[in-house]
Amino acid sequence: MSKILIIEDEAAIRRVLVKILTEENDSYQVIEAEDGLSGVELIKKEDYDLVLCDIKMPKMDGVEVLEAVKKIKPEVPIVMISGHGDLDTAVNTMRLGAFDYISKPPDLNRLLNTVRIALDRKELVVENTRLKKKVSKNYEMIGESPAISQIKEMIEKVAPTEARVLITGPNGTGKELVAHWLHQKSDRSKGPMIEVNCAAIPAELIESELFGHVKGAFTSANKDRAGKFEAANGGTIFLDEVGDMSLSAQAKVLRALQENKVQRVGSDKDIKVNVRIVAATNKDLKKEISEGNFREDLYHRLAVILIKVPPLNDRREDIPLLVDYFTNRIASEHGTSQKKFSDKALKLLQEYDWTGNIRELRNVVERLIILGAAEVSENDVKLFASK
Ligand SMILES: Nc1ncnc2c1ncn2[C@@H]1O[C@H](COP(=O)(O)OP(=O)(O)OP(=O)(O)O)[C@@H](O)[C@H]1O
Repeated sequence: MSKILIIEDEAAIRRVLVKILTEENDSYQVIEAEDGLSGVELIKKEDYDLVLCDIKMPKMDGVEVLEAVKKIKPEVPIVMISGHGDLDTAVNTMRLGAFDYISKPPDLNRLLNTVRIALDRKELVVENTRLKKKVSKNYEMIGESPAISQIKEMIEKVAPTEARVLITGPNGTGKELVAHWLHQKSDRSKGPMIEVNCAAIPAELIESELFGHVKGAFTSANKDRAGKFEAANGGTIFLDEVGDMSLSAQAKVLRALQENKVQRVGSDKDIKVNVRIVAATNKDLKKEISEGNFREDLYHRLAVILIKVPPLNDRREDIPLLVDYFTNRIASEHGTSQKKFSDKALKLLQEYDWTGNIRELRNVVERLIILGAAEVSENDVKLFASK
């Protein structure tokens, strides 16, 4: 069902519009307002999928309605209806954010087409906002400890630059989260963020994964395939567990960094790429360099900015906030009501040895929610939180 509001002072035009729209599609629910003021009042109270709005009206004209709606519900598309003599105004309303305009008397095809396109676009905008909310909800960075605050500040400063960033820290401390925000807060956020877990890909496949291959480059290469660098063009590539990459892949990554070019495996044709690299590792890369497992020149290229994510043990003050956050999320995932943790239970969790891992804290919270009492007690923590 699409709710369409017509704001028009001329009853005859309203009648025509209602007739055209309702006859066109059963799922159009058409509501009428006879002046701008009552139209805006309706929009404040109800959600509409589309507004058709006359320009010349007493009390509040169409341009004023448009400006008001852009402030209160910017996602609602507005199609202006222009009469003789206000065509220029109609064209100008597009600059103020009107979706389109139609002229009086309304041309049937043009009207229906515009309505259809505007409704489709509205659906897309809403879906997009919903997805974005969902994604950023998954990526919330909880914590007010000096360590996390410093990381957040660093992200704000570094993200909008093109600088390469190396994120280090133990497993499950939030390195991927940092990488996500570096991308989101950069000018590249409209482009793709492509993640490659270098530890999860067998050494003999990593080059083809990163740079692609041409047909026949190796036995199973039965067609040309683009690699992750090409896929990340215009965006960010996140090389997770970069310390686990083979030396030969490292050499190729270095070249991609130096020359902004890649070659698919089996081809000598250069492909230009415009990619920002963010890398992460839980390894001590300096040690890997001294042992000959990691190229020093690559290290210096990757670690223009270094962000160290500290283990949870070094920011215990964030634990109650994290427990609260996970409790909320788990309750909504399970569709159950939210449990509380007693102060003593929280204190005990704060004293645990977390070896750095936030993922583990989440699992423990989930276990306690399932197994613990209505208010999770210190005793529940003693019984169920042990690893
Ligand atoms: N500050 C935080 N606030 C909320 N959730 C967090 C925070 N840090 C990490 N998490 C969550 O903990 C989990 C592990 O984080 P993430 O995957 O970013 O860690 P990682 O260091 O990249 O891990 P790995 O080294 O294993 O790849 C994720 O579900 C993430 O959303």
